[in-house]
Amino acid sequence: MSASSLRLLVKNAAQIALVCNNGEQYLTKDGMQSLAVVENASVVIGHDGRIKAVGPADVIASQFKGAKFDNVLDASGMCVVPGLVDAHTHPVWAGDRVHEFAMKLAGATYMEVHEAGGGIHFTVAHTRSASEQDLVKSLKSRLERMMRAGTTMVECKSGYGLELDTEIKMLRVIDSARKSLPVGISATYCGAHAVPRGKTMEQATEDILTIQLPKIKTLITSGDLQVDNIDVFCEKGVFNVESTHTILQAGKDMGLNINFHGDELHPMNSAQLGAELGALAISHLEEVTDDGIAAMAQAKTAAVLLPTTAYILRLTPPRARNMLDAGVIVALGSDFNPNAYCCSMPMVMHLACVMMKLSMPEALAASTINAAYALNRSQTHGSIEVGKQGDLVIVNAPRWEHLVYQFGGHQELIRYVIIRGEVVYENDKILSL
Ligand SMILES: N=CN[C@@H](CCC(=O)O)C(=O)O
Ligand SMILES: [Zn+2]
Repeated sequence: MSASSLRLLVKNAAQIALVCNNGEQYLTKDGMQSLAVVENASVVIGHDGRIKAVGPADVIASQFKGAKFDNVLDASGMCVVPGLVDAHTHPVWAGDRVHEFAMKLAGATYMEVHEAGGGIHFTVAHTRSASEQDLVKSLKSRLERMMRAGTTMVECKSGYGLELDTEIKMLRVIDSARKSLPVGISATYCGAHAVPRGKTMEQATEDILTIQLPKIKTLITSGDLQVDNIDVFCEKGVFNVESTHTILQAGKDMGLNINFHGDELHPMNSAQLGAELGALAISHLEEVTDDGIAAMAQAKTAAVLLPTTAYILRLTPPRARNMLDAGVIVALGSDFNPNAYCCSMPMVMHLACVMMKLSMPEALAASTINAAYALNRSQTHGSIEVGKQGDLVIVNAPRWEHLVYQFGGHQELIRYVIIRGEVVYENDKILSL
C-alpha cells in the first residue's frame, strides 16, 4: 500500500468497539451481548474513506511503520465506537409544536391532539407553506446537531406534505442535504403518514397510488431524486392494513425497501403484514403480538424501536426483551420529529436500556450494525471492519459504555466524529472526567 493512500490513523485507543468482526450483516440474541472489542487499539482509514486496518496498537504500528497519514489522532485514554446509525427520523418540517408538549403534559393523548387538528396536521400546514430553502436550512442544522451527537448515517422521511408537490419538495430537500453534508442519508417516501384533511383514507390511498408514486418513480428513473424506502403509518384511524398492504406493495414493485410504522397505538397485525411483504423494517411495535414477533424473527424484518416516543407519550414501551429472546433483529432510532424532539442516539440508547431493558452492548448493536441493516446499509456501515466506511465516534472515556451511561453527557464525551476518515466534528472544549 502506498504511503500517500492513507487518510487517518487513530492510535492507542483504550478500546475500539468493533461491534462485529466477521462480516455479520446483523446481530441477534447472544451476538448482541458479546460485541467485538479490542483493548489498546488503532484503526487506519484510506483516502477512499474505507477502513484499511484495525487491531492492537503495536500490530498496527509495525504494519504501518514509515507510512504517512494526512491526519493522526492520539486516542490515548479514549474509546472508539462505529458512527451511530439513526434508523428512524422525520427531520424535514416547519412550525413549532412546543405548545402540544404542554397539552400532552396536561393529559392529552397523541391521537386527541392529532384529531383536534394538531400533531401531524399542524406540521403539514406549516411545511406546505414553507419555502424549500427554509426547509433545507432547518434540515441541515438538525442533521448537524445529530452529527455532533455521533450520528453518521440517518434515515430521513418525507410525510408532512400528504400531496404530490410538498412530498416531492421534502424529498428534494433531503436530496439537497445529502449532497451538501457528509452524513449518510437513507431517504424514505412517507406520503401515507396521515390522511390529509378533506380526503378519506380510500381517496388518500388512491392519490398515493395513481398520482404520487408514479411521479416519484419518474423522478427516480431520471436520476432527479434518490429514494430508498417506502413508509406508511399503519394505525387505527390512519391507514388500515388493507391500504397499507397496497401502498407498500406498490413501493416494493418500484424497488423501494419497505420500512413502515406499525403496531404503535393499537395492535394492527402490522408485524405479520410486514413479514409477509418482506419488509426490511417495522418501527414502533409497542402493541405487537407474540405472533407478530415470531413472524418478524422468521422473516428477518428488523424491529426499529423508538424509546423517545414511548417516553414522551407515556406509552407502555415495546416488549424488547421478548423480541430479543425470539431472535428479532432489534434496531433503534431517535424518531426525531416535532412530537419527539431528540437528536441524540446516545440518549436513545440510555432510554432503551432503562425503559426497554436492553443491555448496553445490545443498545450499541441496535444503534450500529442492526440500524444499518434496517436501512440496507450493513454491507458498508455499522461496524469497524476492514473494507467498511471509516465512520467513527471517539469518546473521551476509558470504556465505551460511558457513551450510554452518562445520560445527556454526549456533548462533553464526544471528542471527534469522523465520516469516511474525515473529522466532521471536533470538540476541543472537552474536559476530563
Ligand atoms: N407515528 C407517526 N409518526 C411520528 C410522529 C409524527 C408527528 O407527530 O409529527 C412518529 O413516528 O412518532
Ligand atoms: Zn415516525
